[in-house]
Amino acid sequence: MSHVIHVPGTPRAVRTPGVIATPQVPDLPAARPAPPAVRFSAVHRRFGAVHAIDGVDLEISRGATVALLGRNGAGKSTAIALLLGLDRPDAGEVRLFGGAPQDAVRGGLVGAMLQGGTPIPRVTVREWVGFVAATYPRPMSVAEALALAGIGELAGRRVDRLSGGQAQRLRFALAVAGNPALIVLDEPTAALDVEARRGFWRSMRGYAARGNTVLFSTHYLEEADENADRILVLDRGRTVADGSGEEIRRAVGGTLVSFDLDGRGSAGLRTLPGVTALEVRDDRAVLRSGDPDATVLALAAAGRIRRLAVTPASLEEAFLNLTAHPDADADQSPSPAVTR
Ligand SMILES: Nc1ncnc2c1ncn2[C@@H]1O[C@H](COP(=O)(O)OP(=O)(O)OP(=O)(O)O)[C@@H](O)[C@H]1O
Repeated sequence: MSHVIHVPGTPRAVRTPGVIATPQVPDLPAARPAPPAVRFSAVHRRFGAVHAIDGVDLEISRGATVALLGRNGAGKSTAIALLLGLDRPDAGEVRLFGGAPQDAVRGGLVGAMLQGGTPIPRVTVREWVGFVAATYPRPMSVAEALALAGIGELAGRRVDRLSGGQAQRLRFALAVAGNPALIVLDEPTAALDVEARRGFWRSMRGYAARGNTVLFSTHYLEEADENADRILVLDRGRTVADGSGEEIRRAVGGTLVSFDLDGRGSAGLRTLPGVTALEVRDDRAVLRSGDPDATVLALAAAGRIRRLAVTPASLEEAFLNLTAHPDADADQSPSPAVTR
């Protein structure tokens, strides 16, 4: 099937019972830190006039769970194809675990769940997962992969008799069956209902909790926020934000300072320190502020603190700020970047 990356593994080590080899430890130079799971260095990929990936530099450390967020056409699938070695950059370099993506895939370090794919009829879930696992050098057991995906009870079911949610869980089981150190999931919850999504993310977190690296793309901001410890926002092939959901919200969406007006009106609030926008809802003012400490101090000095609440703007507001293009035909100058 097309949506799971699996490669013939190297032969498993043959062990001779009763013989314990003493490893010869060569004199090695001082240990260097292990290379990151993923590194993009000045990567470009063009399709005709479209600059799908426009100079992306990025590093993902081992064990991180990273969400790739962007509008349609932002470059997410292209980035994933480059990362998996399915496509090559026009300029720049992509490395997985310090080597070429193809080598990492061949070495069984990478599992992927891409979009689409049609199940082979008449094969059972157990058979298919077993088949894929056997192509990796260090697979987990079929039972373990099914348990991790939450489909242990479906082991004997034909793969063409699964519901949409079950089929997606099977794809996840196939992606992890080889016990790869990195899994790449391209919009893994598209078309799943709320309950199926929740189950899916439980499985993903179980896999990440073993110290593995996870990269997933999504259109759902809440999913990125809830399930990733880092969010990369791509826009027109460029990284325009890189941080935790909280960091991105604060840096781009600002902070909302709200309080009751108590009938005193909103005159003068718009010009308080840090305030960039003012909205009045019923008898309550909501100030958007780039410097909430200064805004709150000014409110206190004016004796305006009534049921005060200070909350970060939503990730959605931050995302819209980052990827808004008032004039889509204008030059491709980047939005203000948020980087760690
Ligand atoms: N093989 C290709 N030939 C021509 N243009 C392409 C090709 N692949 C991608 N593109 C273009 O590159 C840009 C980035 O596409 P990509 O599929 O990477 O975006 P995306 O963020 O994954 O979008 P979506 O969320 O819709 O899946 C788009 O303008 C797309 O039309």
